[in-house]
Amino acid sequence: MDYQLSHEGYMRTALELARAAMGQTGLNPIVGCVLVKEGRIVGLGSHLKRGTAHAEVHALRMAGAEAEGSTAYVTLEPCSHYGKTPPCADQLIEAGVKQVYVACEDPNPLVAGQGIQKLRDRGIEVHVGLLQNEAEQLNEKFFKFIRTGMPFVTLKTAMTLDGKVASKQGDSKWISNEEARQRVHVLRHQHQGIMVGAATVLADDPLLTARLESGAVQPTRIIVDSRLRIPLTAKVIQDRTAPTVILTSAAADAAAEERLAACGVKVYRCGTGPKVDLQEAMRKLAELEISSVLLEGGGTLNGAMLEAELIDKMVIFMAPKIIGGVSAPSIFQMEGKALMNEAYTLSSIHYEQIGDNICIIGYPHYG
Ligand SMILES: Nc1c(/N=C/[C@@H](O)[C@H](O)[C@H](O)COP(=O)(O)O)[nH]c(=O)[nH]c1=O
Ligand SMILES: [Zn+2]
Repeated sequence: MDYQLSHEGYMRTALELARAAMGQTGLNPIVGCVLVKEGRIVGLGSHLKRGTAHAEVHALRMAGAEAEGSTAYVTLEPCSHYGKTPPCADQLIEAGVKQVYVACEDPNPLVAGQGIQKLRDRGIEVHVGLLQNEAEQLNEKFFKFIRTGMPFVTLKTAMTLDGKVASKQGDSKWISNEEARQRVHVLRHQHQGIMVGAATVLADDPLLTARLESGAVQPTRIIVDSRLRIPLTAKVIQDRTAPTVILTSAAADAAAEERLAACGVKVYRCGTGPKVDLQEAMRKLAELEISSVLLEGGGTLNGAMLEAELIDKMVIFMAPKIIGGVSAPSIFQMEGKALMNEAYTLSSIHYEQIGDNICIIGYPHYG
């Protein structure tokens, strides 16, 4: 299909530039920018890493003098405050940009609308809302984090048709197919943290790294372990490819904490125990500047996170297998509801077939 030479077409390119950097900007949003002058693209930019140039700056550098009189397409409102780099709004003004299309306003209440106002005060025509839904969806993690101060939690799980995440003997290799498992590594790259419960470490001894042939940004491994049960021989302790953090409770044994700390693992106590206080745990992760977490189970932690209403999004891979077993663990090992009309529901459901697996994506409702 021919390239769409239109305002929307250029904004789509900016969105794709932003999307390409998902997972490498840390706390920062992903942002794309396209500069166009008399029907010719003169500058392209994407924010690539926290603390480095913003998308608009990359595009302006590429455009040079051609930025004068150009139109800018930016997926997020240009910043107007001095962060680690000078404000983009000022740089767009200095470069003589004639008009700006902004897909969505900055969700940070402290700065929302200020960048747009600064541009308008200098006579620049600003259009807000072009492909707004796509732009907000793209930065759903950043938007949630900046509005609530809590990490965006995506639950990823693989289940058999009868809803099991392992056999009654605890075996789970494998449920989802190779292609679906590859997707999981992309999801890991796209989140700053990957979190599992101690039971998963004891059962699977997972590595919890993002492994893609073309390379990947490694998330911090987060183990929820109320009694510091995991052995020092666990891969997540011995492997140094990525940092490992353990969230435990005040009830945990101090000597066990010292042994783990001696292996370079950071241990944080969240709550007075016996269970880890998951609200406090998420606040601690936010303090550690982890703004998005991929929750990979097992069933007990998934259930506790759902009952604590801390899961923002679910990505469920369903395989055409039936394993049975009354004691085989399901995705959510929790007390559960008595009546079907009390069930948790998901909205904005969409699904994709991946070989013989189906990936269901949705957003749980609470309250
Ligand atoms: N059993 C399955 C999964 N299992 C998920 C977790 O239980 C595993 O311990 C974890 O993904 C292993 O991580 P690794 O060592 O870094 O490869 N997850 C999936 O998507 N499909 C499965 O069929
Ligand atoms: Zn900026």
